[in-house]
Amino acid sequence: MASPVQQASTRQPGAAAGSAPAATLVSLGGDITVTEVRKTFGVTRALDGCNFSASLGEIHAIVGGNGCGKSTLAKVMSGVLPVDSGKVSVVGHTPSSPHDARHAGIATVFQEVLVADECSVVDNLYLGADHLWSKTLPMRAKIRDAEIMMKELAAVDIDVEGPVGLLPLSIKQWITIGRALLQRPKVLILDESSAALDLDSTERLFAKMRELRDQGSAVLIVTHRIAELIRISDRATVLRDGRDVGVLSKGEITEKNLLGLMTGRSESPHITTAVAQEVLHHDVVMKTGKLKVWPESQPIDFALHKGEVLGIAGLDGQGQSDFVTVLAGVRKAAEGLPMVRTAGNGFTEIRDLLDATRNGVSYVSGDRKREGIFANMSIYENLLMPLYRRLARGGKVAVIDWSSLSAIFDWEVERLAVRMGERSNKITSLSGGNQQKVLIGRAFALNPDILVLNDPARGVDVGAKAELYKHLTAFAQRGKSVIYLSSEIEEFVGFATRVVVFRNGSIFDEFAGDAIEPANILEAMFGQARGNRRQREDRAATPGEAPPARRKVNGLVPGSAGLPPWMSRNGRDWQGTPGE
Ligand SMILES: Nc1ncnc2c1ncn2[C@@H]1O[C@H](COP(=O)(O)OP(=O)(O)OP(=O)(O)O)[C@@H](O)[C@H]1O
Repeated sequence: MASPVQQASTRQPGAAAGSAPAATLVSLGGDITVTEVRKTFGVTRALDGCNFSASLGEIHAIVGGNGCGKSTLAKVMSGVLPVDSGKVSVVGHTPSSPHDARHAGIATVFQEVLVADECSVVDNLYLGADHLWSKTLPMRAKIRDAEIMMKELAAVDIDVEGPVGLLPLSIKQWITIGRALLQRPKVLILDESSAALDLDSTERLFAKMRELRDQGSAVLIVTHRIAELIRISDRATVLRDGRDVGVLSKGEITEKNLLGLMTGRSESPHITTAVAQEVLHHDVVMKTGKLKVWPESQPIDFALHKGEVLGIAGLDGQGQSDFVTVLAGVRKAAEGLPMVRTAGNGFTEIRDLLDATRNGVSYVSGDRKREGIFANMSIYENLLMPLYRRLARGGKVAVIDWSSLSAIFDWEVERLAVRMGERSNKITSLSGGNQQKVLIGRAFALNPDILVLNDPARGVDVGAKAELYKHLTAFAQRGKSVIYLSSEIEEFVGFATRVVVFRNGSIFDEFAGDAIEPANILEAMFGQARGNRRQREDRAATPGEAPPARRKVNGLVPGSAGLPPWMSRNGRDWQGTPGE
């Protein structure tokens, strides 16, 4: 039988009419092989004769559009899902359960951030490891190791004996990664594990991945962050519709080749489809006056204009996520309330989520598990839930126009290209990226005036992201406004009309027009100012030095304030290849 790599070559570009660009195959040994695997869920063929081959000592990316089968592949290699047919061999084992996989030296970090909120950090780190070496490890040693691990990964001091529940999503993500690393795996599988991490954190994760690879382990990554995977991967396997369609070696891993294989089209799709528009309106639609996100942070005077796409950036834990949740009425600020323009042209305060939705503000969370999906409900109910509620209020259930709701559902699902089976299936039957699209569709369906999106593109594939930017740009052009927080600063370029950068719980700098460049934003994130508004009282006196007033949550102190070692002082070559 042909090896999986050779089989992949039969689906290579050039073999099929009009398919993707050429890629030379490299044939490394197959320490991990998946051969002709099929896995179905009802009528959905998640894996449809999929082949995959990777070796110890390499970082291998698994790439493809939302719903193409990447997580299912990760799960069959981790013993989470049995295959319908075909063969899985991971370092000589065919794992039959996650427990079995752990014993074979396979550690997996799944897409959903799986932590027990009520348990401590240390308990979460050692969760499920009790049959391994850790069984005999005294608690004191576990705490010490947990402190070292979390300090190294998250670059913050964390009270590892405190509960996980209140920690930010990024720290929870680190806990899941730390849990896998503590197993010293032979094979580490990371399924969208950098999705909740900012740029600085991603570099630390990359350093860990390289360390593991250099020690002889295999690191398999699933990610939609194309720029990142180009830098980190030694090889990449591309999936489409549950099948492997090509393997790229290091030099061939380019955006063009990846997109060509992902879409099956020879010409590279035009990704930056949104063009940032000049804001023509000067009407303020939302504002804050002397609002303090945290008790000790500087007050924020902020105004959002009609027609704006406002980007919000910052390193993890600098208050930007707290700020957008305050604007959306999801949480309260330490001092002050946001105000939103009313139909009568006055302003009203947003005290809670109800105030926000009543006054035309819709919110999309990037933490879909905690703040987004209703796991026991259908895809249909999840998308239309807020409308449902709105229309049912006042006992008027009988007059709901169900057919118009259905039309809204169809419209959103089609334009966001949600890959799904029956609309009555549970939302959890969708792939992660498709669940996220449903949440975005839900926010649009409310027909808001202001959309507040908190890292909405987490887990969304590159084509769908481009579509999202287009929809949001069109939305703003209709005189609406968008607030878009992203942990991926490349997202703002060509899309946002203005970007504000947070540090220490307050707006540190701001950029508009041509100044919206990754290097500028990055410098501001690390405490150097380059933006339009250069003189701010709350800025650190010396560039690169930590500003005063650092914040602690559960003993957590925001991380390094200086520029990362891989970024040049002029901030121009930050896209280089750190640590290579
Ligand atoms: N438990 C399940 N029940 C029903 N369908 C499922 C289940 N798990 C996955 N699927 C379906 O299988 C297909 C592949 O899903 P998978 O999660 O592997 O995709 P993915 O490539 O990881 O997508 P994403 O990039 O969005 O995470 C999708 O159509 C998904 O809806």
